Amino acid sequence: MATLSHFCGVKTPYPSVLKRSVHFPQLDFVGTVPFVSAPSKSVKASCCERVQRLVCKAQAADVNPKETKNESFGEVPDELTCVMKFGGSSVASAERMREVADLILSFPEERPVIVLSAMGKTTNNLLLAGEKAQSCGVSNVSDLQELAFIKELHLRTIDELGVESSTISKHLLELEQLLNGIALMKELTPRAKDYLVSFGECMSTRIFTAYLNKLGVKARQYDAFEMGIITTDDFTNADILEATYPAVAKRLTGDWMSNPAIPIVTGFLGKGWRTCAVTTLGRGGSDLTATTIGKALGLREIQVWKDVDGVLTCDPNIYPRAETVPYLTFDEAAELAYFGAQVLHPQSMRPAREGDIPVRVKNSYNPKAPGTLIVKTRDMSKAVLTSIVLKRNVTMLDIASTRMLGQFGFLAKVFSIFEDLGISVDVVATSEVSISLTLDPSKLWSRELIQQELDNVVEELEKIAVVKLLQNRSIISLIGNVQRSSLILEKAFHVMRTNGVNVQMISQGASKVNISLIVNDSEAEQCVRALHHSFFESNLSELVWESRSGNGYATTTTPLSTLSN
Ligand SMILES: Nc1ncnc2c1ncn2[C@@H]1O[C@H](COP(=O)(O)OP(=O)(O)O)[C@@H](O)[C@H]1O
Ligand SMILES: N[C@@H](CC(=O)OP(=O)(O)O)C(=O)O
Repeated sequence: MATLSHFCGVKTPYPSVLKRSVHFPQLDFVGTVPFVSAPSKSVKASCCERVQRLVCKAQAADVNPKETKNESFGEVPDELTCVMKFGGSSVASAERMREVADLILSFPEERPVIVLSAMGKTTNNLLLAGEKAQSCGVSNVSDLQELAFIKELHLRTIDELGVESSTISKHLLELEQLLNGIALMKELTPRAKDYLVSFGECMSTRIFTAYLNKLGVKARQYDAFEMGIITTDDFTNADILEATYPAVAKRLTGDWMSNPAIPIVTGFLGKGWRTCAVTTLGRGGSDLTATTIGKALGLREIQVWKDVDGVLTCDPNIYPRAETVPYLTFDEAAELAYFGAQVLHPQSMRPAREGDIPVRVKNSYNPKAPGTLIVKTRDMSKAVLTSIVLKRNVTMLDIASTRMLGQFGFLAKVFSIFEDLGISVDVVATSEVSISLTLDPSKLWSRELIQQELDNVVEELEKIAVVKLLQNRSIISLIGNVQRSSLILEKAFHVMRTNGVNVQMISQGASKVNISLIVNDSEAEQCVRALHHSFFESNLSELVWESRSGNGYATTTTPLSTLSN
């Protein structure tokens, strides 16, 4: 069981009062508190506040997880070699869990740390159940079809795997109680939302651990929020704090040394360092959990197992002829994820890059496929375009200064407005007196909030500029070798022109791996298909030659109308 010092990742300044390990479910806190004998339930309850204060005091005194340096994570056992993360689609049923267990056991020399997401569709159903509970009334919670779906899926899986139903019965009961609470309050705060969705990962990992143990393979379940994944308190989109690395390393290596068992960790979840409440890392956040653990333990490789053969040349839902990209750099993968490729969490490359740990994206439905290997550097001499990414439903702002040319400080003023309102800007193109930029509302979960935020930003900007708000735009990001940007742009614009599409803004990222084009939402998917066809299904060397001889691209460009998904 973790101690307070463990939770914080550094030595607590209160060693003399920390005597006994206890679990406070009300606080969702596991720690050591000043008891001399085992505390009764009522004592625990009455001490909740005291423990909460103790935790805060310890944190405020000399424990700032944001600044804790990850100098030494301790000696990591040689047997722990890699992290394997399995997404929701990989553990969607009993059959899938069996296949994942077989896959893990097919590498007998490896003792991986396993990170699991919730069983497929569970997170969406939990969120929907929460939304509905706000207005359905307490007496109707048990009839919510999403709750019935979740119960049925998990109980059937338990039954088919032949593990004890007690493995998750407490969680199913608490889940219904929580939904009753939401129905009573008629309110679903971001904090409650995170607690609600955490049931998905808490149950999938318990079921899978029980199954491995039943097979005779020693496995130990971990809730990420209890084993040292410490985050900001930004519910629904929390950031991992530095103190996580030593805390996770200490916990996992300590447990392994004293009693080796395969760790099975909940993806996506963390613990807010101020509130001590359960947080989530944003949708798809289990990838980030995996890379964080990989860095904490300094492992050889991080594997993320999905339902596709790796990172593809574009979203296969837009264009099924997308091909696997064999190699990517961390920068390319980060850019691709940030600009909307659902296959990787946007922040997940950061720990891997910092720890210089290769990330392999594999298909759990097709384990023999080589997948995509993501590393620090790769041979770019032949690379032109790597992948095309589409981000839909983007808002674009054209901002023109009301002052004269030569007026300094305009850009600074504009960006300070975004900073004050906490809005993140994606793509920017500027001149001295005007700026075009795109805003990404996808981090926010509530529609009203987005509109309200947009209204606020426009109101503030109109104090210094003429503002045009353009909605329903898409960003098409061309991820690749920007050393060859002229070739990429020439070809991309030729595709656009041939197909009568007007590019409304263009930006080349400072990262030097990304060129972004802004088009109307309604034209975007067709553009991706035409670009894919042009870049990946025709001969680029022929293109370069033709370009040099000034012949244009008539032979390599396909009109949108002839391509469909
Ligand atoms: N460029 C891309 N490469 C691969 N998959 C992509 C790409 N863009 C979008 N996707 C989608 O991402 C999905 C995999 O990501 P995700 O659903 O988060 O996996 P998991 O839940 O298994 O971790 C694929 O099924 C695919 O539909
Ligand atoms: N279950 C969470 C976290 C996650 O990472 O899921 P997946 O690995 O299935 O994308 C989600 O659906 O967002």
